[in-house]
Amino acid sequence: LNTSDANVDPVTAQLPDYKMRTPIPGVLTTSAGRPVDVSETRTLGRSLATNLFALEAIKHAVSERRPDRPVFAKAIAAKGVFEVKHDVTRYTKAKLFEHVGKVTPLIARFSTSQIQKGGNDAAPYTARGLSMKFYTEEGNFDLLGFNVPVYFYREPIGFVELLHALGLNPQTNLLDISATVDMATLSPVMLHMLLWSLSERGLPRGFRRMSGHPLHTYELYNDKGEVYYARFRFQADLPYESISLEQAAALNAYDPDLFIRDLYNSIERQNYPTWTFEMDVLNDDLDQVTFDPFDLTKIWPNGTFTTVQIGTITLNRNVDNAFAENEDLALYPGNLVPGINPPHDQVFAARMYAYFDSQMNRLGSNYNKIEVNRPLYARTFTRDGAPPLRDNEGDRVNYYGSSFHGARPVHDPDKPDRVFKTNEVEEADYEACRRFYNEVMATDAQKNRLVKNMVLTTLRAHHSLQLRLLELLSKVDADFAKRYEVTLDLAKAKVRLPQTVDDVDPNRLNPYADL
Ligand code: HEM
Repeated sequence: LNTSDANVDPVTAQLPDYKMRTPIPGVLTTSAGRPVDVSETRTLGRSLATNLFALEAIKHAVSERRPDRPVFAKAIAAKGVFEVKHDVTRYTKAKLFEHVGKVTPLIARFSTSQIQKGGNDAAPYTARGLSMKFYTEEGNFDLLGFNVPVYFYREPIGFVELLHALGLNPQTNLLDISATVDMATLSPVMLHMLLWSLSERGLPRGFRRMSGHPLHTYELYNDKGEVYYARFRFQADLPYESISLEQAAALNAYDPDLFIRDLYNSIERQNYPTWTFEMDVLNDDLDQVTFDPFDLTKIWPNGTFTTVQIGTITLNRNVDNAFAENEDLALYPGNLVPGINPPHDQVFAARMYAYFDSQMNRLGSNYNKIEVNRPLYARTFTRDGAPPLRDNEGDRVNYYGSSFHGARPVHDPDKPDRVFKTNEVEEADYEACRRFYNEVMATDAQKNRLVKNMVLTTLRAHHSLQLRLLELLSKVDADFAKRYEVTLDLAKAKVRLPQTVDDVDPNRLNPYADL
């Protein structure tokens, strides 16, 4: 830092620091490299038509946006390394885990789901993402994680319904709690994930304390062709801490970007955040388990798996350019490496398409040739199309199966080829919520906080929707339903949420103060 003022953080010092590191400014040029004359930097009284600097500047400025990701648009990316600390070669032959001490470079992206750019980092009940792209010698390995260990649904069409119900209302253009509660109460399978999100587990005290759960059950195999089923996890090494909705509201009011600022500043100050990369491995083979191990709306029952530590992830560098390394980053669940097969569930299958289309749409057909997405090695037959083309695979033959030394596939004799049928059980959805309420939210304080968050979140919803939620909760647990009902009645009696700015009492900003 080039300042001793305690309020100037690395975020605000970025430009002065750049100046210190770069004593001589470069020569300004057009995009084609011609030096720009100082007379071209202002246009009044001069012809605009022949001023390439001005034309280019304006033309470019209005074309500087790519479409946002449909979800998780607001984010920060940071770079780092993964180091293997434990021998896991008995589970997978992936070279990334080949030996203790092996180091693989990576990029991570921390994101907030329903929140658009400019929104609040500490927004309540939204999912948060923690995803990693490992640049391995066998290609990029991408794991996209949630901050909670369960997902909304097993049926992939649920994505579309959720995207709209949790997104902006078509007329008001605002997030709409009526649609959210409607959707949630019509789909009991979603309740489990919502309880996690509304509890203290849903709102972490910043990204550095947040863990990432890629959720799906991956099929691992070793160099003897033996198969294991595993769920990966990025477990934050800082102990988990949460913030309340009231604290979040206060933090958001003075800095909507506090989580992003926190991560950036910590890395600049060399206070590098770390995560333990670990996995839960299923103890029995699939024909012996009595539950659906691929169901990503549930956590696996205790005693059915063994937690295996793999290594440590350290984030030690901020990106140099947010557009090139965060906006242009394409994390794709299908990017797996030999030794790790795709999960056998329908949501994963849908994701294979969805991300592909989204990234084609956002970044163009050659998005894997953009620097941040480029694997260490690639030989493909996918040529031409929108830039970046790089060398467009040069003069190499451009079709598979040629006689001219075109790139050839490998044969992996260890790779299993299993086919599955998975069952769906509805009562299991309530059982999962029951366990969450009684075992994860073990203390009275945790239960009360969860219920209070649910009440505050659903307070604006129509009474019929609140009743539907109540009915759903009563199928989970009578005590849970009772607490919700009592707290909701209390809130209705005591809380008046402002409908216009005129309703806000400047001396009493927190409408929940009496609850
Ligand atoms: C049918 C199910 C799903 C669909 C259709 C879907 C679709 C998408 C799409 C289109 C994107 C934007 C991709 C891009 O443009 O780069 C995205 C991002 C993301 N999704 Fe999903 N998704 C699904 C399920 C999941 C699940 C189960 C998880 C958690 C394990 C998840 C976690 C994420 C995360 C963390 C991101 C942000 C990635 C980033 O930082 O760039 N999604 N999803």
